Amino acid sequence: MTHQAVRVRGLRKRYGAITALDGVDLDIQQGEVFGILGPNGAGKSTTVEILQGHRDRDTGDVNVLGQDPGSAGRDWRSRIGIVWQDESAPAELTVEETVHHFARYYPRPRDPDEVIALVGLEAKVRSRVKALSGGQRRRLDVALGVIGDPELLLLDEPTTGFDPVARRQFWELIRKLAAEGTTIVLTTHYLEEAEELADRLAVIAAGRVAAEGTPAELRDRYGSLATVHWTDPGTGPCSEETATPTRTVAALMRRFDGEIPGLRIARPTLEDVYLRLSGQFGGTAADEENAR
Ligand SMILES: Nc1ncnc2c1ncn2[C@@H]1O[C@H](COP(=O)(O)OP(=O)(O)OP(=O)(O)O)[C@@H](O)[C@H]1O
Repeated sequence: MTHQAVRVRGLRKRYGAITALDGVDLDIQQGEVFGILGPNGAGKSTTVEILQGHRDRDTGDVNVLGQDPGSAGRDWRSRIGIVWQDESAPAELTVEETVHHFARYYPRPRDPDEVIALVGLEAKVRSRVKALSGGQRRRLDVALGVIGDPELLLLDEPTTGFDPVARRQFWELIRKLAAEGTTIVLTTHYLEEAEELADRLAVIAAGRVAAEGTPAELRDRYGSLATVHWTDPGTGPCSEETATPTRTVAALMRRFDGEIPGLRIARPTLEDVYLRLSGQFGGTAADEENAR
């Protein structure tokens, strides 16, 4: 039986004149990897900070692991892992000292040496935090996020600044944690990352959930048609947008009587969906209000 890890209804938050969240609803099941996508200023960080209990909301119901983050106590906090957008580790300590030190804050921490291995920092155990590269520091941030053996891990743009190899290694780490049953909520600007990792995702735009579902559902619901490309020996490159690409290819086969020159079928990507939704809904809720 699955239980709900996060339930949000009608969440609203203003910063002075700026409406950051304008009625967000979210349902995240235990054990799920849930991605939050959206353009700059859409309200992703504000949402995550409210789920973490680090930001007050104006109105709305928020339930995270059975409690309201606004009033939950230490026990609840020890069940949540947070990977901050800004580095949180003290610069003068070594990697080993830092992870061991943070483990003491939790009632039932994971083994610090195992966690160092999990994030791939074994070779750096004796390096001072200040001597780590950006990507290595981020791994340390993840280590500190999981050292308390959290049921729910909240990550705000975890791979910003990673090189492509580090990003793939980080994805492996997230998959490992997910396989262990950790519920994971992450915000990201990388559509490929959302597609790779997320069981379900929400696109937030202008302080509202513009769309929600599995990556495949979103592609089906909001994606454009498939495009069949081929090269006509007389006229050159041709393309046709169609909901029935197989039929188009069958017609081309009859026409060319054999191999179709330059045949390529492009399916809608999550990027198409994202661009369509964020174009449709704009950036912040305040932008929307100004535009009205
Ligand atoms: N502390 C703050 N004070 C005033 N306005 C804020 C504050 N934090 C966020 N905002 C505003 O609220 C809106 C939502 O910001 P938020 O950081 O939640 O967006 P985001 O989706 O995480 O953006 P990004 O992708 O750029 O990180 C923005 O218009 C932002 O300028």
